Amino acid sequence: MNDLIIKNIGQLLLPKKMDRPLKGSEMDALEIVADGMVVIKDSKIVYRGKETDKYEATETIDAEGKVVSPALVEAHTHTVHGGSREHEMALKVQGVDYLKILEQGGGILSSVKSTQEATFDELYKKAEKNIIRMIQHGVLTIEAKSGYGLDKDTEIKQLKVAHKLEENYPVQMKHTFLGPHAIPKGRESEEFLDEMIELLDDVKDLADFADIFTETGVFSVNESRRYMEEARKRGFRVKIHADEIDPLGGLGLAIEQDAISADHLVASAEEDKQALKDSDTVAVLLPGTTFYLGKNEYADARGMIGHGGAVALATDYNPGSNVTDNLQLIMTIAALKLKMTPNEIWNAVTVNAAKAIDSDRGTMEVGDDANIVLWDAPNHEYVLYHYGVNHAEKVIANGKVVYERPGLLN
Ligand SMILES: N=CN[C@@H](CCC(=O)O)C(=O)O
Ligand SMILES: [Zn+2]
Repeated sequence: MNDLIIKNIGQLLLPKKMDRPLKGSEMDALEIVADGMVVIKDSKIVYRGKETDKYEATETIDAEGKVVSPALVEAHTHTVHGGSREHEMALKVQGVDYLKILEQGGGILSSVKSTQEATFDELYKKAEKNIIRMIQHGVLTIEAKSGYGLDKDTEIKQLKVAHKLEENYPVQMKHTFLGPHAIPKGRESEEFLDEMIELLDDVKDLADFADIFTETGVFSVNESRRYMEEARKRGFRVKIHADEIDPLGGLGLAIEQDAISADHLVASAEEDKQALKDSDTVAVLLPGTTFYLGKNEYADARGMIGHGGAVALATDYNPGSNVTDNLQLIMTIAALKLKMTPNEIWNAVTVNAAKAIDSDRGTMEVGDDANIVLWDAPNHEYVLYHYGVNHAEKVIANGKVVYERPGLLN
């Protein structure tokens, strides 16, 4: 006997499973089954497709004609950190530049101080709230970065918090060491980078990826290349915060170093965007950050997809440049500001986001773990269209309903 049937699905979204990310025009193809059904047994999908009466199960969910998709994949977060930086919002509104705040010891460096001072339990309790909100918004796979430690103990503390969250919540987490996220005051970049390279050996068992912030006033392209080469020698796949504000050439470096993803890419050079096509590096675009920093120039998603590149979307949840756990909101910003189509957007938050963090999630093939969301929406476009609210009605992790949208109290 099967465990669960989801029947009467108005639209069943089936992103294509491949051994590489979807690229270029492939991103606009999304199989949508009308009158669909999903059957689950022992936490795995045993059938998905047109509704049929061939299956029975001990439990049935009537989707009432709504949308069902794979659970979303969140490919870029800084979810474990101490403190908060709401005071920076006023500075930003007055026109104070993001990198200027950092240069003056605020921004990332202020979160570093709060994270160094926080205990493991304090960090855990704070990040736990984010993880719960992400699950409630339909996300069951989450990448989490360190990078608010800049010293051995705090970086390790951050990574361990993310591992503990993964033990206690029904999420798959991917772990990223981002030691070179900023340069502590009074330190010299090359010498600090050496220290972070040494730390790679200490975090080998705690991190899947090694990441770096390549930006004016932070790490140069040459320094980033040295770090990436050292990380790769030690067996890490690399990631990069590239061309977020200034066009330093981070995307080109990512492709050269076979990075699993290059993230931000607001200011990337035309030739680098064109080169994405011949690589499997996923361009992880974070339009919520552009919005939250109050900028008008967004990443050129159309150009990257047009040139045959692979694009994913993520929140970039962090305490400074984008403070939201709601990936659905990012889907709307991607439609309005990146001009991505609904099909591209759904692929960008499922299969392609999974490829950006080496996850096997983001699809609903027979044999896949049953990580599924029932959306309170009549069609897949509606989720982007009605924005700023949570459309997730039921979230199913490994075949079990782990979140159900509550009704009003009587
Ligand atoms: N840009 C660098 N790092 C983060 C922001 C971190 C922060 O402001 O605390 C990002 O991806 O946007
Ligand atoms: Zn980031």
